[in-house]
This record gives sequence, structure tokens and C-alpha cells, in this order.
Amino acid sequence: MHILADENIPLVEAFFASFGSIQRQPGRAFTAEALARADVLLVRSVTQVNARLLAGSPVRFVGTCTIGTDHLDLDYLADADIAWASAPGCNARGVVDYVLGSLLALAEAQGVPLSERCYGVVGAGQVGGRLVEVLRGLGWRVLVCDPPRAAREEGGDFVDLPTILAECDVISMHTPLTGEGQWPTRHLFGVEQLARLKPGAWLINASRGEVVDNAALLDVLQQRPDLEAVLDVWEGEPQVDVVLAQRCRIATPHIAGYSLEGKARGTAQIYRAFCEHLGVAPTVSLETLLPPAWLPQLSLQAGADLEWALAALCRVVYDPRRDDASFRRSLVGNAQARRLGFDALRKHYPPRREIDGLQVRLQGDAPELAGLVRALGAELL
Ligand SMILES: NC(=O)C1=CN([C@@H]2O[C@H](COP(=O)(O)OP(=O)(O)OC[C@H]3O[C@@H](n4cnc5c(N)ncnc54)[C@H](O)[C@@H]3O)[C@@H](O)[C@H]2O)C=CC1
Ligand SMILES: O=C(O)C(=O)[C@H](O)COP(=O)(O)O
Repeated sequence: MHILADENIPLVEAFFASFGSIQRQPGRAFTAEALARADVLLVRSVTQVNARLLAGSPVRFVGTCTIGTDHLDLDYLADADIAWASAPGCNARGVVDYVLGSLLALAEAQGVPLSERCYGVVGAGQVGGRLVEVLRGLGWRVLVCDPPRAAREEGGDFVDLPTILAECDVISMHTPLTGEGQWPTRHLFGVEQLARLKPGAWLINASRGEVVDNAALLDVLQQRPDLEAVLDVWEGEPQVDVVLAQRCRIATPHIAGYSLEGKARGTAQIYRAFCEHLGVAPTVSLETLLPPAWLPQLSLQAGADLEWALAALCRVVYDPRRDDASFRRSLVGNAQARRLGFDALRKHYPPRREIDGLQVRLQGDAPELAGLVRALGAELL
């Protein structure tokens, strides 16, 4: 068996070596020669998997080590009888950590207490659902818009998008990118929706660039200095509108989910799906492959200010301002240099752990701090 894999998928050799030979190539440029002898194709979100790529190849299984599947032509895969798998939820925690870090950066820049804002989460699946849990755990007011779930779950606590726009000071988007069906998300945030953002609203997009009309967003941001935006994903990435990026409070090159665990889980989930496809039992486990936890054990004293403690706990693990700074440094040179810069930052992304890996000891009677630690998913010692 021959396996062709994106060079940026970690641990492919550790999980897949026993199945056959493995060849690595850049996911944006798999060669026809490599595809012509591949039985299995392992991709990330940068590879458009469709008839153009696969027609005439022997590929029988496609695994994407990502949550999103908008880069897969699922109708074609079904017609061509090619099995496929994605990695639901693998890097959801990383995205939650990214949103928390972005909120802290926005609050600091604006001098606004986070607990006084109303939050709107659009799309409450693996990522959005966990985000809602964390934000509500912190005691904050959160409205949720997820029409597919609202239609399925009778009596669920959901609102529509106009309500989100009218009531929320912070809106975070976590839908898949879809162009069809009853609830398409392409340009879900277009001219009309952006015009209805509340005064001083913060908009966060770590889903897919095309969920927000980027030209319309730049227009509204240029007309309204009160608005703030955080963008991890971009229409047309790796090409990014530099003026839009410069206007964002946080701008990053599609790395929200790039925790070390998140990426590794993606490969592990595809490995297990492939074993199931073959009808064999998995023999390699992720736990033996992850580096030891190296986050510090922390100690907080009763009486510590809650917003200070939130920032301290989150930022000791991850602060997206670091990624924002390196991305801004890359926004120079011609368009091609910037595209290469976008991909290079993703390829050489530094190791980052997840906030729920923290262990925190509380000194004294501190029920509110305990609630904060629990809301973050960290362990109370
Ligand atoms: N920036 C990054 O690094 C990452 C981005 N993503 C993106 O985030 C997306 C969401 O991820 P998950 O939460 O894991 O997906 P999911 O499939 O678990 O949840 C998506 C939710 O969106 C809802 N939804 C669908 N259409 C909607 C609409 N029109 N309005 C409101 N809600 C709608 C669905 O009902 C579902 O509950 C992925 O599809 C992917 O594109 C995911 C991981 C990392
Ligand atoms: O899982 C997803 O969906 C994502 O967006 C990934 O975190 C992005 O990873 P790449 O596949 O674009 O490296």
C-alpha cells in the first residue's frame, strides 16, 4: 500500500508506517506522479480534493486531519466510491483557547470588563459548543444561534441571527463553510448583517474566511472606528487583504486550532478511521506519542482578582498576540512573498499546549477562583 500525505501532518509515520510506504509532499502541490501510485491520501484543509485531483488515481481512502470538510468534494467521493474520514472535534479546544486569548487582548485594549459583555456564538457544534460552556461557566451572558440544532432540538435555548446582531457585544463564528442547503454560511455575515452590529461590537471569525464577506467587513471597519475584529481565517487565503489585516485587533494565519494536541489528535482520529475502514484493530495510541505535559503547576491565593486570574491562567498557556505579531511581520513584500509567509508561519508553528492541561492549586477559601479554574477545564489540585 502507498500512502501520500501532506508534509504538515504530524505523526504520520508513527501511525501509518505498518500499512506500507509513505511519501510526503506539500498539500498545495501534490504531484500527478505521486497521486498515480497512491492508495491512501492524507490531507489538510489546503488541498482541494475533487475529480480534478483524483480522477484516474488508485486512491481508495481520503483522510483529512481537520474538522472542516469544505475542501472535500463529498459528492464526487461518493460517486467514485472513495471512502473518506475527517477528524471531528480534534482541535476544538485550541480554537476555544484562541477565542479566550483574543477576548483578553480586546478587553485590555478597550478597557472593558469581559464579564459585562453579552456574547453571541454562531454555530454551536464541537468548537462553538465548548466555547459556550466555558463562557457560561465563567458566569457570562451567552446567546447561541444554531438554526440546524434549533430545528433538531425541541425546546433548545437558541436565538436567531437578528437577535445576536441586536443584543451581542461580542460575536464569535463557528459554523462550517456551506454554500447550499437550508442554512448556507457563505457570506453569512455580509453587508446587511455587518451594518447591524451594535456600537462597540467585537467580531471574531475562526471558522472559514468566506463565512464573512471580507470586502464588506473592511468597508464597515473603515466607516466605524468603534468596531473591533479578530480574524484567523481569510477569504482567498493564503492571500490576505493587508489593509483588512492591519485594521484587525488580532490577525493570524489560520492557526486558531494549532495546539500540539489538536494536530496530533487529528492524525490519531484518521488513523482509527482508516483501521475501521480496513476492518483491523488499532495498535498505536496517541498517549504514547505526545510529549510529556510541560505546563507549570500554578498556585493562586484566595482574594486574587478574577479577571486578573483569568488572564494569568490563559496567557501562561497561550496568547494569540504572539501569532498576531509574527503574522504582521510577514505582511510585507509582494503578493507571492506574503502567500509564502502565510504558509511558512503555519508550517513552522511553535509548540502550543491547551489551557485545560493546566493544574492549579488554590491557597485559602476561594470558591470563585475554583469556579474559574473549573470553567476553563483546568484541573484543581
Ligand atoms: N481556524 C481554525 O483553525 C479552525 C477552524 N475550524 C472551522 O470551524 C468550523 C466549525 O467546527 P466544529 O464546531 O467542529 O463543527 P461542527 O460541525 O461540530 O459544528 C458546526 C455547527 O454549526 C452549525 N451551523 C451550521 N450552519 C449554521 C448556520 N447557518 N448558522 C449557525 N449555525 C450553523 C451546525 O448546526 C453545527 O452545530 C469547521 O467546519 C471549520 O471550518 C475548525 C477547527 C479549527
Ligand atoms: O480543522 C480545521 O478545520 C482547521 O481549520 C484546521 O485547524 C486548520 O488546519 P490546516 O489543515 O489548514 O492546517
